[in-house]
Amino acid sequence: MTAPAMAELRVAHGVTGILHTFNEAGVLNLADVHTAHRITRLGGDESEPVQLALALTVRALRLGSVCIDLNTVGDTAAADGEDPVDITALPWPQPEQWRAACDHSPLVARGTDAPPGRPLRLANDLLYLDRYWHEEDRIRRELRQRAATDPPVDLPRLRSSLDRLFPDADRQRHAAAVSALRAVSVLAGGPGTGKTTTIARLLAVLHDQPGDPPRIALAAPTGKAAARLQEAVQQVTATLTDADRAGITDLHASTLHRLLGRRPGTRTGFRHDRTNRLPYDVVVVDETSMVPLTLMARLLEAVRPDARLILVGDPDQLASVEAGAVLGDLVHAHGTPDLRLESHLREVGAVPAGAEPTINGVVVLDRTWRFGGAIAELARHIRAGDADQVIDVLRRAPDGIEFVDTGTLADRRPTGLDGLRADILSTSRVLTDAARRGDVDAALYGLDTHRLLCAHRRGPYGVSRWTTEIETWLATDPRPSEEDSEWYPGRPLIVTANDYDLGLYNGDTGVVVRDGGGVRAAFARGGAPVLVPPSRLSDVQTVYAMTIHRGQGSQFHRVSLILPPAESPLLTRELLYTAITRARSHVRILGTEDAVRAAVQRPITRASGLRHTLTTAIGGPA
Ligand SMILES: Nc1ncnc2c1ncn2[C@@H]1O[C@H](COP(=O)(O)OP(=O)(O)OP(=O)(O)O)[C@@H](O)[C@H]1O
Repeated sequence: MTAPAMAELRVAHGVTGILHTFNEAGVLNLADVHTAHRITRLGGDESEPVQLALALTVRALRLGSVCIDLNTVGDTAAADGEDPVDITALPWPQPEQWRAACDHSPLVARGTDAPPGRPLRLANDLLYLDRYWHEEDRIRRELRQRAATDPPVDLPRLRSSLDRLFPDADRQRHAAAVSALRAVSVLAGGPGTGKTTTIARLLAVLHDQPGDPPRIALAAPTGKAAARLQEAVQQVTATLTDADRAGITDLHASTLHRLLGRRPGTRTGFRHDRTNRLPYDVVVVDETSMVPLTLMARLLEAVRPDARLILVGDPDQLASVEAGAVLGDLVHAHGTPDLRLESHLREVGAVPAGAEPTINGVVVLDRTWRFGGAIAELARHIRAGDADQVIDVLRRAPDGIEFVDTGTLADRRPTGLDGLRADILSTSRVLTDAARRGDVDAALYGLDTHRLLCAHRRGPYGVSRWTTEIETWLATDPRPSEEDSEWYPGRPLIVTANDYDLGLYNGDTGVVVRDGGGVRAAFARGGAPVLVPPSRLSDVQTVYAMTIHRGQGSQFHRVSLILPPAESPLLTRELLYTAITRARSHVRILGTEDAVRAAVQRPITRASGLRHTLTTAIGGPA
């Protein structure tokens, strides 16, 4: 299709006025425009400011925000698709008049106490689709209730198990104690800061409390992340004494959807809800940054009010694809110290020297134990938004970091790709050799040797172009080729849609391996890998390159990263941070200094009311 024809498709027919203007400029898409057009017509208020407010609220959800702030949306609306859009020339309503128009509209419920029934709600100066305001409110109420009741704890026993399992009075001990003492706690930290180690030992601590052994659930938003969590927890528990290990050896992790029991057609879409709570006493959720608002609401409803919920994750990573950034909101919310908690922490010797009081049950681990120092250093400078320091590290190129200043990768024959090509070819050889031998473990290990990550899906910097490029490299690799079939041993796969029957989830990766006379597709799981006949796989693609979003929840030994130009709206601090922290030992950035600087200097702001209203919800008794 030609470019003008594509553009035609993006413009809604029969829609005029301000919606048309914003649609034509590329700020609103067809769905935003049609939804706003239809609802305002049905609701009896087709005034342009209200139409635009509704369309932008729908758009905000599509881009990850839960609501919009009419005062700032004109400045923050730019970050959208892969192409830059100049929004400054658009006819933005004047904020006060805009707000007044919304305030008087029959489509808008005003304030937090107005009954439901209108499509929009203006609460605390933020405009929501009413349904999302209720989701946010449910989270607030659940957190408030849980903050009001502490789980029963035998403090002397807690102290002695902390002494044994966390002998140093450091952050990890502090985090474990907070999670033991509160119904909801947050364990935040970057990769390799010891979150899983802390969780595994904490489970032994909880197991050591008097009474029946706790029923424990481990979960994560994706299958891959759940598999990693299970494996990591099992590795740590294997290092504990027999007594501490007893009762926590056979833990399995599942996806959050599986934990809640997917049940389409019911009110919440899940088997477990307010009326049928999960049976667990302790629920640990890893990679919480990827949990969207609606799923968090479902989780909080389903966890028993007297259970412990421990949310683990890295708030500096990209947030969920769907709307909401609950982990970030929790970590950054203000609050007042909980004096009872502080006194209990002192009693069990879990206040690190110089530590600030705990706010909202959040503990941030900041010491990196695993990484080669250079990746951790780079991640720290990105997080701090210090572009000069980031460039300095890239130019120094310490062990583990490589920066290929590519000029433009849009060229038909870009230079500087030798290292990338060598990594691709050697990974493919390792994978193919293992797969041909039928060595599933080695093939799955090889799958994570190297991955190319892109910010874009399409275009010169996108996954599709680079996949084609890589296929050309592999086709000319002198390695003797074997089967030409679609399911050749060594073919790396990514699942592109959930398959609940097979237990495979969107984003899971696997590899085709020889199995007797035929082949199977192998996917890593915490315990034994899942082996599936290829004929049963309907939604898979070959994966040499993937978007950074898809790489979330995974780590690779080596990562190469294709950066788009500085003007790309997708290029953000969280994107760069997430990409480089996918690497365990080596990261190669292909792009320009301008692109790196642009990313570091552009943090994502997701509009949400939680951050500012959690304070009163979960600050605990002061
Ligand atoms: N207190 C500690 N003392 C020594 N080594 C530690 C300590 N805590 C963690 N480690 C080591 O650091 C490494 C990373 O720990 P862990 O896997 O728990 O981190 P993580 O934050 O869960 O990482 P990721 O987010 O990447 O899964 C592991 O090899 C672990 O053994």
